[in-house]
Amino acid sequence: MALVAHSPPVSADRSLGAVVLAGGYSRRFDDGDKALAELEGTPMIRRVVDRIGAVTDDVVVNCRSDQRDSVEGALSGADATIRFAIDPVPDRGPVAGIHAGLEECEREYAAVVACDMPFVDPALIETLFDRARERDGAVVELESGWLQTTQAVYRTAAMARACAETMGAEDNRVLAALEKIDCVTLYERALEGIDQRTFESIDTRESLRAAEKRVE
Ligand SMILES: Nc1nc2c(ncn2[C@@H]2O[C@H](COP(=O)(O)OP(=O)(O)OP(=O)(O)O)[C@@H](O)[C@H]2O)c(=O)[nH]1
Repeated sequence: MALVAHSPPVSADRSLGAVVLAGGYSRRFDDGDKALAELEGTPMIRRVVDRIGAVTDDVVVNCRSDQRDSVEGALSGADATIRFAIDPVPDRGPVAGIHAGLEECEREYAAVVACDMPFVDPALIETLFDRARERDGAVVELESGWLQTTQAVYRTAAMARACAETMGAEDNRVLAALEKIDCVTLYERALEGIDQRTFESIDTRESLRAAEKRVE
């Protein structure tokens, strides 16, 4: 059965918050923090926060302490209320970032989105949220077979607990945390009405240049 995404109204449901992940070192991005890299004049993290702002007014940004001032500057004037979750220990991987962000999130569910996905479609977040209700989360399996764990919706407490357990384990991938929760899988090929670019992640200067050609 095809999933039809509806045009999202500003969410009146106060059980959804968001965590935007920005604590990585952007090692593939040559020189500079990709969160702050401008796509047609707007920092990527600002694009993510503004898009997420269509479905929640409560956004937690996870980053390292040395990023805080610059990220805060990039987000100044955003409509959503922004709170920061600073990594207690940097460079412990995305699971640690998700954990820090979820610990700061005050809503029952959280959309977790990487800062390098400037085309994230709020309609997809609404669809994921609908499907995550009564479960611990909803993720999309991409056509490549990869589970897209950093554009997903999780039940905040359950995923925070799973991340805490995973951080200390030998297998500390986000996928390992996912195995510890009751998560529903949606299939990319069955999504309808979603911006095709939603899962595009801009990891390199080259992909940033390519994306610039596609910004409306
Ligand atoms: N807090 C935290 N977040 C991380 C860490 N590593 C990656 N992330 C975040 O997880 C998301 C996906 O990671 P990547 O796309 O690999 O980002 P990255 O690690 O900055 O980039 P590369 O160094 O080029 O791999 C991004 O939003 C990152 O900010 C980490 O060690 N700590």
